[in-house]
Amino acid sequence: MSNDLGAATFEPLPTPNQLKAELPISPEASARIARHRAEIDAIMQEQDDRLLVVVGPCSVHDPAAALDYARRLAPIAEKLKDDVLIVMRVYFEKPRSTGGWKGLINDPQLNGTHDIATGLRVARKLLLDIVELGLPTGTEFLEPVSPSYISDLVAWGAIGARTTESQIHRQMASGLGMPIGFKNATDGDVQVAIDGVTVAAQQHTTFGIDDDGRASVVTTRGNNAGHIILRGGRFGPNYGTHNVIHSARLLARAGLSPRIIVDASHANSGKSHIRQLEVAHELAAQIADGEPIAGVMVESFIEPGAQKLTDAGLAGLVYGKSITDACIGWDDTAALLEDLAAAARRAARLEPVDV
Ligand SMILES: O=C[C@H](O)[C@H](O)COP(=O)(O)O
Ligand SMILES: C=C(OP(=O)(O)O)C(=O)O
Repeated sequence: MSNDLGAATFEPLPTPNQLKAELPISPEASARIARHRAEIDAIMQEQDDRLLVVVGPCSVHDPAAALDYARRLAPIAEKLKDDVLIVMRVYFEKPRSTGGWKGLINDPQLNGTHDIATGLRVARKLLLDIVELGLPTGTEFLEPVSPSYISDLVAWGAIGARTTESQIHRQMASGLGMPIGFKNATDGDVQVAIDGVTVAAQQHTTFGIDDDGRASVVTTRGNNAGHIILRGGRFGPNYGTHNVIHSARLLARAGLSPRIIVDASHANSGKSHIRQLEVAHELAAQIADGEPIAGVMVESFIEPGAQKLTDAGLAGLVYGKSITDACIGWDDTAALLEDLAAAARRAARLEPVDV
């Protein structure tokens, strides 16, 4: 953006190096994240027969509630670790269909003041706290500049349905160090997600910032740990057996691992948390039958459902309830994770399905 093209103000941010010096990652946490990234990739490549489960709030709006959620999730992740690898959704950047709150990094005070410097700081601190619990974190990467501030704390990343066809986001994925899931497009097109995986595996030379915040020419390494996420589309869900097998064949035809993540939320549940829970249990049955589903995504928080953000901000909100998409509540989440673990256990005894 330049000031002759409509940008009204420019306000310098701290550099990535400054924020990382203020909130450093320990060598132990860094090693744990590297291990989690490798485990996630092994699951997607069929070298580890556990199920990946990416579960957590649609968006973080209250870091205290997100940490409360993480503290509930961590012991379950430890208990079920032989069957499922649980990654907590820690989503700070929301792509909006027609406008609205764009997430904690963009507007941490939830009131349109857009204090992005504080948003980055709060996001990094929360990721550090969650990583200290031993939980792997997952997030959607949306703004091209923000990964420089937080990506070292993230074990798994997503490119969303609205940006899966964007060259900028594919290049971004090619320069990130963790496995990245590409969602199918909002119209249901799965091939664009597969193309995203292919493009992200290539090296790119593009624009970026270095860790001292300087505008730079960046050459990426290429990310070979890409996969797709089926999230349904404008014309309906795409989590059924037929869709899974068809998508697996498209992946195999592109020379990629046929293993898929399925999102029980979004257009696979019509954004209803009640339907989402049913879809997630249906997915457990499909997994137990040996379908090539390597991962499941679930939007879950402490309280079920969603609420509207008002001018009262955080003070006017019910604790632990989503302000973006409706989430399943904690008790249903705990029971669902047990069901998914049992399904993964059964699937591990089956021969892989030939797609
Ligand atoms: O996961 C979140 C939402 O589905 C996505 O950000 C779009 O939300 P919106 O359609 O409410 O803008
Ligand atoms: C925005 C999200 O999903 P999608 O890109 O599938 O709409 C999300 O998972 O938060």
